[in-house]
Amino acid sequence: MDHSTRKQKLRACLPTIAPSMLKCDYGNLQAEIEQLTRDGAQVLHWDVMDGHFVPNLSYGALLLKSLRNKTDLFYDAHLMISDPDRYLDDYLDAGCDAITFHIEAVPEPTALLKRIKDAGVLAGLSFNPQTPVSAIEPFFGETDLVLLMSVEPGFGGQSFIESSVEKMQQLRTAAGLDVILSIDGGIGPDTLSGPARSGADLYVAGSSVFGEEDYGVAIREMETLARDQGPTYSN
Ligand SMILES: O=C(CO)[C@H](O)[C@H](O)COP(=O)(O)O
Ligand SMILES: [Co+2]
Repeated sequence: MDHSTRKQKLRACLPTIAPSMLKCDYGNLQAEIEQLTRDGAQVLHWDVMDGHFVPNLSYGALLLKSLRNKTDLFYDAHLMISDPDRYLDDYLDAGCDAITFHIEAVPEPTALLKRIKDAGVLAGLSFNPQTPVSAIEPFFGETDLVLLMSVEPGFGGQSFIESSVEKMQQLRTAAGLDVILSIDGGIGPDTLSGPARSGADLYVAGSSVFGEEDYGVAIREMETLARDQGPTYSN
């Protein structure tokens, strides 16, 4: 799939809830993905942690690759690693549709964003709660998506940082409508409305999906809130 087809595919899903696979049952990964598919998820958010950029380890490209032929869902890789340039080829080879890395890890991201896009994959830039919007603003023209962290990266199940609502508003104003805006961390039915009203497009949700008995009910409830309170789309 080429870059513009991938972008169309993601845009057609918006607004969307992307389950964070950090919080799934690792002993039943294929079953979890099949369940999410039946429950209407369209994007899988893969949190890759190296125990260095963040104080936690999760999984890597081999695991993503081994599940790639089991699903057609959009693969959204969130690389919380110190040296994404070194490992990029592994994530391209794993079949990711979007690859997001952190500005704190790569302060000069232009070349890496280009490598990702040249491979036909969507290029994303993420930033931590303490990093201002101004730090990523120079790169909006080079990114397909921007991921705003609404918790400190590294762990699921943390509380949403309320100042992220105002930050999302600043981000939307600065980025315009061309960049897809994601929010990640502490998102659930009680916290989603603020970022929705500020202009978020894609909502990563770990605990608020996998902590519920029925993933589909959780996803649909949040998607309804996002559609009612967030941006309108022509799709
Ligand atoms: O990037 C992440 C953590 O660094 C996760 O995507 C995020 O925290 C999801 O989990 P939850 O919805 O439980 O906060
Ligand atoms: Co994430």
